[in-house]
Amino acid sequence: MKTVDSHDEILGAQARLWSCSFGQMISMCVKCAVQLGVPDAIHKHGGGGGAVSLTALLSSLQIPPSKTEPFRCIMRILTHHAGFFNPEPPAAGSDQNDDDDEEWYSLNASSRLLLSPSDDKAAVRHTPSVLFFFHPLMQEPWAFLDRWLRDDSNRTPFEIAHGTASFWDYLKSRDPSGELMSGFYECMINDSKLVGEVVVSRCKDMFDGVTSLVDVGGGTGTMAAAVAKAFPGIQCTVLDLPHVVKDLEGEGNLGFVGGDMFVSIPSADAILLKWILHDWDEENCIKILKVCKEAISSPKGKLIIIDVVVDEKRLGERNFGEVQLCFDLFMMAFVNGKERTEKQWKRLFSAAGFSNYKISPVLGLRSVIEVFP
Ligand SMILES: C[S@@+](CC[C@H](N)C(=O)[O-])C[C@H]1O[C@@H](n2cnc3c(N)ncnc32)[C@H](O)[C@@H]1O
Ligand SMILES: COc1cc(-c2oc3cc(O)cc(O)c3c(=O)c2O)cc(OC)c1OC
Repeated sequence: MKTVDSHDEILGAQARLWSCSFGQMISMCVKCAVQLGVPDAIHKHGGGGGAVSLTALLSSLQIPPSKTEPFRCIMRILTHHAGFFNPEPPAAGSDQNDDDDEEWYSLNASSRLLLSPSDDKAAVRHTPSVLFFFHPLMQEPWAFLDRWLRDDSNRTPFEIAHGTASFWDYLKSRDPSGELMSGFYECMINDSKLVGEVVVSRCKDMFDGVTSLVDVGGGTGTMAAAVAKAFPGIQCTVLDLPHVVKDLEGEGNLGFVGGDMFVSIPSADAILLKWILHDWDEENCIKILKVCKEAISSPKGKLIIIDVVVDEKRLGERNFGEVQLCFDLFMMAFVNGKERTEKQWKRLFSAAGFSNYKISPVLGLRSVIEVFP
């Protein structure tokens, strides 16, 4: 067995170690760009092709001359390493582009997600998710991974860090300002805007013959509202914990009900579970799935799950594989949940008495899973 590595192998290993150690620095640069409003400034001042020079950006953000170099450094990391901005200058021949030393930045799909919430209610923004993710209450649990692994109980790092019963209990009764609760539901709303649009356009057939749908754990109703709008013939109900839906009012074919999905779910042709089962361990998932099965009113009814299906073969892939692995740990660390492979999903469905399922990988790193009684 080889015990000595070559100098090149050690130098490569050292670079990998540094790259991992610097991961947090890169995410802090993303947070800083959001806090400074860099994407908004590029959006506002971008000339031809949407490009803004470093000089114009410094002036628009009122960064003092003494901080030109640190700001340039952060912009370079975000552009060349993290891929948040495109480095292209304006088109050749443009009178904006006569300084060869100038650096230029334009928005791309990733940085457009980081624009401030807009008047256009349909616009998808991840700005609140970034700020929520970096909230100290969400960051502190990561310092407890070693304590968590040595602790022979089912307490999560979130519970160890904050000495509370669960993430859901914290949102309900340990968050007096409501800051964590509103940050969390803003994340869910923004995600559901995108997922709602994709599902109603790519999965139309899935709603054929469906006259009623309950979105279980549907939060503040963004996903159900997308279904209700696209399919006026479907009566949509959002079931969530009473404190989540207490001030929400339905309209037309959309309604809200407070309740507990472990106890009872209103009957419907289709039951939707978006980003629910990855919050729970096997025992709790089987409980939820059994209550869902009871609630499906017609033999032709179905359960629609929107969640990750981990593909073991793609785990090494940048973005999808890597993000699936990180979400797996994230769910374990915050809510005692996990992301599942197809084999693990299949086991859950059969333990809860479902007969068949169909996976459609139409949502990036997540899938739509139809499950039949
Ligand atoms: C990760 S969020 C998903 C929200 C929404 N489905 C979405 O994807 O935007 C999980 C949701 O489950 C709800 N929830 C947690 N425990 C519940 C329970 N026992 N009964 C009903 N809803 C519950 C939470 O309040 C929260 O809205
Ligand atoms: C890391 O970036 C994001 C995180 C979340 C997110 O999603 C969750 C989903 C759950 O089922 C339970 C949870 O506790 C959470 C979170 O705490 C949480 O932060 C959501 C995002 O956008 C919708 C994120 O941005 C990409």
